[in-house]
Amino acid sequence: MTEEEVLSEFRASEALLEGHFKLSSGRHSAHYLQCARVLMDPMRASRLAAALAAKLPRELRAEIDTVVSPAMGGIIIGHEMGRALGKEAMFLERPDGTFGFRRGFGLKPGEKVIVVEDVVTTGLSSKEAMKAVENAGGEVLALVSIVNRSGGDVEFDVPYHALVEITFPTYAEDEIPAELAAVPVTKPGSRK
Ligand SMILES: O=P(O)(O)OC[C@H]1O[C@H](OP(=O)(O)OP(=O)(O)O)[C@H](O)[C@@H]1O
Ligand SMILES: O=C(O)c1cc(=O)[nH]c(=O)[nH]1
Ligand SMILES: [Mg+2]
Repeated sequence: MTEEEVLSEFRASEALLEGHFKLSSGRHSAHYLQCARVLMDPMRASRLAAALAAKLPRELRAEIDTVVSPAMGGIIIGHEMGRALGKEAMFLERPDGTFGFRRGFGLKPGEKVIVVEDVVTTGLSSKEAMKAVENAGGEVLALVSIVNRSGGDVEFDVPYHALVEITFPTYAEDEIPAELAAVPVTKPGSRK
């Protein structure tokens, strides 16, 4: 799938939003990629996951035991990646603010995991999820996401693969442009 084909999936599902958004990191943006809308069509979700799985190096695919994704945004794409890779998929939750396994999910010591996200902006959530996998005894082989909107500003300790790179400006609380500040803000994600 080319980047243009991925973007047309976002346009077709009205997932490229414009307005004033407070992101998970606390930064602000005039653009938001609402992956939940892209993934609401199961066939589209499975197409995107198959394309993402096909982008992973063969050696990496051969090593993966399990797919782990951080709730909420990672759950559907994580499940679809599990289907595409023929592996089980689990998710991490943070009802108390810190990611961990619940619902009987857990890892065997040294279990080899790929962490699957919907979007990476600052990489904070992905790093927290990878830490949770390590705390549970797993080994993180790679991070994978549908969208990389980090603009290349983030570094991870493991290889990172994204289906598409889309860079939109983000602003700290004290640097929001006046035109953006004038638009009522919404916070679409679930981080408290
Ligand atoms: O790279 P980052 O700066 O961490 O931003 C990306 C994260 O933000 C969103 O999650 P969010 O915390 O909004 O919660 P959700 O997944 O429950 O929607 C998205 O699903 C990623 O997890
Ligand atoms: O950084 C985020 O919180 C974020 C950005 C984005 O475009 N989409 C999303 O789901 N989360
Ligand atoms: Mg998330």
